[in-house]
Amino acid sequence: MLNAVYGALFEAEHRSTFYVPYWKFPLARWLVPRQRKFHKDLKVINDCLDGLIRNAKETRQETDVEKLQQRDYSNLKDASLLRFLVDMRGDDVDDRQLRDDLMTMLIAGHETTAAVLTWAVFLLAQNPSKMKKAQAEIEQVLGQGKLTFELIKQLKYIRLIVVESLRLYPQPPLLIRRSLKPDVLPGGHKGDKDGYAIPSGTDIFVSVYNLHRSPYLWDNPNEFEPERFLVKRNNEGIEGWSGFDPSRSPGALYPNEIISDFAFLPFGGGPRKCVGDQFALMESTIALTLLLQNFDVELRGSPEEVELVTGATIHTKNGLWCRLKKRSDVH
Ligand code: HEM
Repeated sequence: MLNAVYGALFEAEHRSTFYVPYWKFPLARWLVPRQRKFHKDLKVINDCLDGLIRNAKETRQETDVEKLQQRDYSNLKDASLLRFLVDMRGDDVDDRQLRDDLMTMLIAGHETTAAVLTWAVFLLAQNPSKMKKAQAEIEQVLGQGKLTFELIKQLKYIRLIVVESLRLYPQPPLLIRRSLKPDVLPGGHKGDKDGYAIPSGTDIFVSVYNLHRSPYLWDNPNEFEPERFLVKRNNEGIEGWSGFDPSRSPGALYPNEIISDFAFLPFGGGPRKCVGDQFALMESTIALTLLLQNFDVELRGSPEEVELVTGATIHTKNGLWCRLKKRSDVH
């Protein structure tokens, strides 16, 4: 299943960067090997999701949203999102719609978060002092206890590690837009004073990876420095950028595009911004906290051996092989 999801992601990237949409030709799905593989992958994903939907529908307990929100999810055998959707929507939603929603969650929500955690571990393993600092915070806030929302608010350093990992390895590394009408993009710093004319129908790739590592916007851009997000940074002659200022979004648990005036865009911005951003950040914070609470992590090889590949997200070529040591001093 996971291989099929990766296959679908690779195909999404291929289609967004290829010049001619040859896959639209009727015979392409049978004649072109990579299209044959894509349709095979899609079938694996669809079959799996259809099975889950069938199962959830057979055990449906239809109710209204209010009652669903009051359910005791900690004692529910199946507390999945699918269970929620099926019980809430009853018969008014067809299987295709449910499958599409699940596919969105799987592609948009699963691989992205998994990649963030992978790179957070990769970065921490190379910075043992920062791993120790994170573990000290966990011990102080949590000890051996369980995480609650109130405690997440106190895990300041862990939250910064998550966003710093997203800065260095944004998922996806590119945002894609297509202009619906002719427009002129601003020239920006050191760009053309007259801006850039964009004909209608142009595909535009915004390289979030480059933006997040731009020396104009970040000090030591390639270094892993979670603390950087605490420091205000003024616009030092960077035309059109009003700097980094945490006070712009008071109460935000995580730095965002408003605080950074769009220099930090891990979830996009504007009307098409990620709908799962807060959920994903919280989920990543919890997963990382539990890992560091229980284990010390070391890379098994050298960092250089961990090769990057992209397929909508940035992931490792052959996995991230680590040595985990149970933290017996804590437990
Ligand atoms: C760390 C994890 C995640 C990252 C880095 C991430 C990042 C993004 C980005 C960059 C976009 C595109 C924004 C654009 O094109 O401007 C996006 C869109 C989206 N994301 Fe996420 N995402 C994450 C987790 C999730 C989760 C957990 C969900 C669902 C629960 C989710 C659901 C969506 C959806 C539905 C869209 C499309 C929104 C639209 O086009 O209107 N994402 N995400």
